[in-house]
Amino acid sequence: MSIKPILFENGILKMIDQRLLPTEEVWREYSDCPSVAEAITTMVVRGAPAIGVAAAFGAAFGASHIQEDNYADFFSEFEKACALLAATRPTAVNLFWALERMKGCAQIHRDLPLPELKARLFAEAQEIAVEDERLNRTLGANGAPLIADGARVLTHCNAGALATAGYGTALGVIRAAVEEGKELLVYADETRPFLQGSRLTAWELMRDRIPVTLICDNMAGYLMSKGEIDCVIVGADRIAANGDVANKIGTYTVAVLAREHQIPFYVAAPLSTIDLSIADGSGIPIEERSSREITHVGEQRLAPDAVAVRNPAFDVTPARLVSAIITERGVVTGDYSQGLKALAAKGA
Ligand SMILES: CSC[C@@H](O)[C@@H](O)C(=O)COP(=O)(O)O
Repeated sequence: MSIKPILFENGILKMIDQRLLPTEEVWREYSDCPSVAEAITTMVVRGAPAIGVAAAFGAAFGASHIQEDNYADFFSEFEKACALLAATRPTAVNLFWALERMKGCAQIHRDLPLPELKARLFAEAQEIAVEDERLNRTLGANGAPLIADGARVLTHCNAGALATAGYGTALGVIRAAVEEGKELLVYADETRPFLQGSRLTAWELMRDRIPVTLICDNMAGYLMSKGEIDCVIVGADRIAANGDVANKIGTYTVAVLAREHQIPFYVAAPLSTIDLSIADGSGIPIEERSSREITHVGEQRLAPDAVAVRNPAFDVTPARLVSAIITERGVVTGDYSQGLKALAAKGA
């Protein structure tokens, strides 16, 4: 069984500290909004859908701490809690999607007594988590036919169970193909600088006994040129209306290499990652993170003191390089503008 990185038990949110994997498995406990916001900022929890789930619980905690006698101010206080969570990480749209859903839930139940309204918000956060894993399984089943038996599959970053409420998106497709009886070999890019590939993807695939081989990011082109990669599958943090895909820095490089070697490049993501309000990738906000992620590993310095550093955490892969977008409502190829709109309309 794939890991569930976010648990809600007896009113406490428990999250595995992803910064410490693979060497330590430490579960942290949360019961207030600011500490959940900090956990998202500092990457205790990361991965677009998982960030959304954590934020939903953060919002519910925010509401739960608003005083009973403060009913008139409830909605403005709740807005403040949501704004704190919204300021944590800018790129993954699932964060904003989850917060909008929590605000919608509060509005729908606005006439309930405050204790009941607060309980509804926790129920909604739990529903978002349960739904995320369920959709990942559907998405996985939709994508599995694209992966041939015996395929050698390259993935970048971690779009696995750890990045979601469970099962994963890109790794969900891989899991579904393996559950169908296919024998696969996954190549995991180490994914500098935060090393989600080596620390997280390698860890969770080994835990589930799915064959995985770790490579440095700059080795993908060599393996492709040798005919050792059959397809690429990655997740996404935000997909624009035209199918441009923001994902972990280095994804664009892999997509360009895949096109050069005529290897299919697949993106797996739930509908909550698609942002039809943004026309194309140029409008997607790209998070810039601390230079220390590049200049240091732990306390060990890897670069000269005070060297100038850029650390964009995401890049945008143009839709023309994407062979298919795999979602829980189906697989889109070709004209993404039409296809994504049609998928969104299916659920309306
Ligand atoms: C299913 S997760 C998809 C993406 O969120 C994932 O590929 C990614 O880029 C994660 O970035 P991170 O910075 O670790 O949150």
